[in-house]
Amino acid sequence: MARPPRGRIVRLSEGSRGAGNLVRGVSAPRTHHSTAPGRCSPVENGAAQPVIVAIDGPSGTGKSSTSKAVAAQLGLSYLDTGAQYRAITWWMVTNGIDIQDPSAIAAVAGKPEIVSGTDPKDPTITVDGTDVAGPIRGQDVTSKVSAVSAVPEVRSRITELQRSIAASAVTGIVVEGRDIGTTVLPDADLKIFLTASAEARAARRSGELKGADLHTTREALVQRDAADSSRKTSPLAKAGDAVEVDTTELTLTQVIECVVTLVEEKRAGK
Ligand SMILES: Nc1ncnc2c1ncn2[C@@H]1O[C@H](COP(=O)(O)OP(=O)(O)O)[C@@H](O)[C@H]1O
Ligand SMILES: Nc1ccn([C@H]2C[C@H](O)[C@@H](COP(=O)(O)OP(=O)(O)O)O2)c(=O)n1
Repeated sequence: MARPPRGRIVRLSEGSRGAGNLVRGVSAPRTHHSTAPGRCSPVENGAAQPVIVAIDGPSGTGKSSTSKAVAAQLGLSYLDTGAQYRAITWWMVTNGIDIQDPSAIAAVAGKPEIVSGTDPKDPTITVDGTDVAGPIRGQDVTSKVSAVSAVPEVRSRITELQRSIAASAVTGIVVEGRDIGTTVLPDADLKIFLTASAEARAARRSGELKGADLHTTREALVQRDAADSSRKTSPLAKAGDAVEVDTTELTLTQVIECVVTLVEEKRAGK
């Protein structure tokens, strides 16, 4: 695996710091209590150490795009935990398991072997050796994944897998999902919680789905958020020490720059 680059490290200027940890749609990171936009300035480069970054948030906030780009830029591994929940859901559907029956799901949760490739430039996902990267994005899996991922036996199995992948990442890893900062990796070096308006998220998703109806897409997103946020075990939630970044009015490039800056600031402080 490539070592993290030892190039320029930037940190937020003092003017951008504050007690809060919310970044809104501005061209550079700033905090809740700060009125002036933050500036990035060079600091001394320290020895690169493994860094664990947790990126959580609802669907369409930019977790996957941001995480992949940040990991690629910094020479880190990348893990899409949503793909793992989608993969186990695909296996349940393919094997005729009743999705409405949590005990039926729990009984077979240990059966599929899920393998995630963590190269941010070519992330992969297989179930029992079958490449499922395509099928897991289909409407059928998308509509069932919240029910499957709410089952505690599914979560404990996948959480264990995620922790072992993170522990074996030599240079560090960006892990994205819903409960990474709260449950999977509570000691992560940096926790980011991405948000965006439901309208912006639906517009992004329907763009991806080649003109899918905006209203229907928005309703489906809101419904999935509600299911993911209200489940008993490890719901979608912002960790108390996470930096919240509202991406509604940020370009993807701005979000990536913001997160890279925050990671490098952490690294420089190590
Ligand atoms: N800040 C942004 N502005 C505009 N489009 C974005 C932004 N962030 C992500 N996107 C686009 O929105 C879609 C969903 O992004 P994705 O990273 O898959 O979100 P998530 O992983 O949170 O569901 C993708 O097509 C992506 O290119
Ligand atoms: N850490 C995680 C990641 C995803 N999930 C569940 C809940 C989500 O609705 C599904 C799918 O996640 P995914 O990140 O692929 O969804 P989007 O790409 O954001 O639409 O998986 C979870 O419960 N915990």
